[in-house]
Amino acid sequence: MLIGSEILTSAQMRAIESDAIGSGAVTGLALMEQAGAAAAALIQQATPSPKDVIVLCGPGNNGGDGYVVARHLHDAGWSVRVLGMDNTPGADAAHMKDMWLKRGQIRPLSDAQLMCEPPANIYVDAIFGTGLTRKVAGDLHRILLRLGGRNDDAERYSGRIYAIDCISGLDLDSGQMPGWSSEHMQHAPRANMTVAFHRPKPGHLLRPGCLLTGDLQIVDIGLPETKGTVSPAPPLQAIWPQFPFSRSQVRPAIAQRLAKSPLDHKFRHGHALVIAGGAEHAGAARLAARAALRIGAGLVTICPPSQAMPEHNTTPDALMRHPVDDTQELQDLLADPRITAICIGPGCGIARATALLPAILAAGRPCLLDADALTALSRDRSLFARLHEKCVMTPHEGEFSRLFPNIAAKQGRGPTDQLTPTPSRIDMLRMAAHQSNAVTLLKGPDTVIAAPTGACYIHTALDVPWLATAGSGDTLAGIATGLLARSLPATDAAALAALIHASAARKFGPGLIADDLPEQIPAILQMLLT
Ligand SMILES: NC(=O)C1=CN([C@@H]2O[C@H](COP(=O)(O)OP(=O)(O)OC[C@H]3O[C@@H](n4cnc5c(N)ncnc54)[C@H](OP(=O)(O)O)[C@@H]3O)[C@@H](O)[C@H]2O)[C@@H](O)CC1
Ligand SMILES: Nc1ncnc2c1ncn2[C@@H]1O[C@H](COP(=O)(O)OP(=O)(O)O)[C@@H](O)[C@H]1O
Ligand SMILES: [K+]
Repeated sequence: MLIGSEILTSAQMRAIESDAIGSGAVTGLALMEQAGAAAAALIQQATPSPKDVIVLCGPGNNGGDGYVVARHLHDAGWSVRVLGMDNTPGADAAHMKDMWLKRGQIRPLSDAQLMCEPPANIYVDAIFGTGLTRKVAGDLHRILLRLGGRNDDAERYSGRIYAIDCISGLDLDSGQMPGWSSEHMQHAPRANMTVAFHRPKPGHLLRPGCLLTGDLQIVDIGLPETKGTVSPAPPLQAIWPQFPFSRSQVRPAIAQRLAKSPLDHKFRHGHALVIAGGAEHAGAARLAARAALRIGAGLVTICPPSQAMPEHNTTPDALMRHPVDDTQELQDLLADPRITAICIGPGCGIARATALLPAILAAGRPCLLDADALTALSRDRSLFARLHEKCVMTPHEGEFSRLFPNIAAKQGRGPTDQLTPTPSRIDMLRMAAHQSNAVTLLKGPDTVIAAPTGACYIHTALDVPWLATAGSGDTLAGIATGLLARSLPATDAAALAALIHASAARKFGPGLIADDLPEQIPAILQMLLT
């Protein structure tokens, strides 16, 4: 399996913490001290003077971290005000609260108090973290809305919020804000930076949580390494390069998959077929074919119907062309065992996809299904039933809803004050991959990829919104096809394709059109391989 940064749910995190404390490896107090000290150090690094801060401390251990942050910033010479709660916190948080009380006072954590406070340069949100048990209501909700600028004083808080573990009220398992209406979401607080501990959580990476998280900093607080040991849950990983702390671990695994041996010839790097359709959408299939060549497939053949062949007499010259008019011609081509991957969908046409899919799925070879092929699959459930684990489907949200109407219908259902009101994108993708028996990649700024085994990847790319351009998905399909042709396992091919696709957009920058994406691949390969 491809290596990324392990993502842990809140329950897994709590289990690791209590195991570590139970075994005597570490104390809860030491963990809290490390967490708060690391957060204070990062806040100091990130902020210019004047060094004037209000720390908002909740009733649990997140609040305990807040008292540690307050103490460290005070000892570093900052002007620190603390708003806290009367509740009796746990022993560790109570100890940290007492340590703070030796340095300064605590005013009530209330909306009225926050409103009365003279403005600060920085606000630290240490109200709730992984211990959220229900929607945030009443006065605490009003505080969060104020931080989000609902009271026409947005400039007081904007760009000044630093969150401990997460923006309070965020469900770190789903990325949702339970109980927040869409009107309220417009005033959800947004962190400039979130300092989280040990591992990222799903909610940091999934919408809307990722939009509220800001710069995500993951810090080590002295918990033992757990990679691969949090079973029986199937692995959940974030795809590099979002977490610089793991670059050195992850790069060799990627390089190993992308490198070519000096002893290999082109057929060792696979032969990809890209099924094209009518002349009017010829560009989509050509974009996919070009990307498959650039990512290193040994040979790529584009297969339009014969009357559209003239449309494909253009660059790249490296592309081979072979007409396919019917199932028999496709089966004749597929008799060549050196064809190692097939891409169908981009610019193919729904009728043509419906006609050719039975032969493609029956071949049992790695195949990439996108666009019109997904529409064909959603209309013909007997085709859907023939999907297999070497298939990769790359739907956007509309295509996903058509392919998996039963799963999509679960969205938006359920009582809104439950902690996780609807299935998360991770839950949805795991269900989809299980139901289809195919690797499924749901496109978007928070792309989620799941395998029928339950293994799951998240690739968040909030910094490349210019990827939302016509043909961008065709290029993603081509990159994944090229990687399948090069015999990467389907899950790795999908995950690496998402990474390379977004990296290519990042490299080019604004103004990108889909044609530019394949041209960035050499530089991305250079970066990943050296
Ligand atoms: N895990 C680790 O390794 C480490 C974790 N650390 C830190 O601990 C944090 C987790 O701490 P935590 O478990 O005490 O939870 P936290 O987020 O403070 O909230 C719990 C409190 O809030 C209350 N409450 C909940 N929801 C509510 C609501 N909607 N409205 C009102 N109240 C609500 C709940 O009350 P109850 O549900 O019991 O009534 C309870 O009192 C974690 O995010 C990190 O910052 C670090 O110190 C180092 C190592
Ligand atoms: N706001 C965004 N930020 C980052 N990536 C995005 C964003 N919107 C779309 N994308 C990515 O751009 C691609 C668009 O694919 P798709 O919708 O199939 O477009 P097309 O059909 O025009 O090729 C996907 O890879 C998706 O993940
Ligand atoms: K918080």
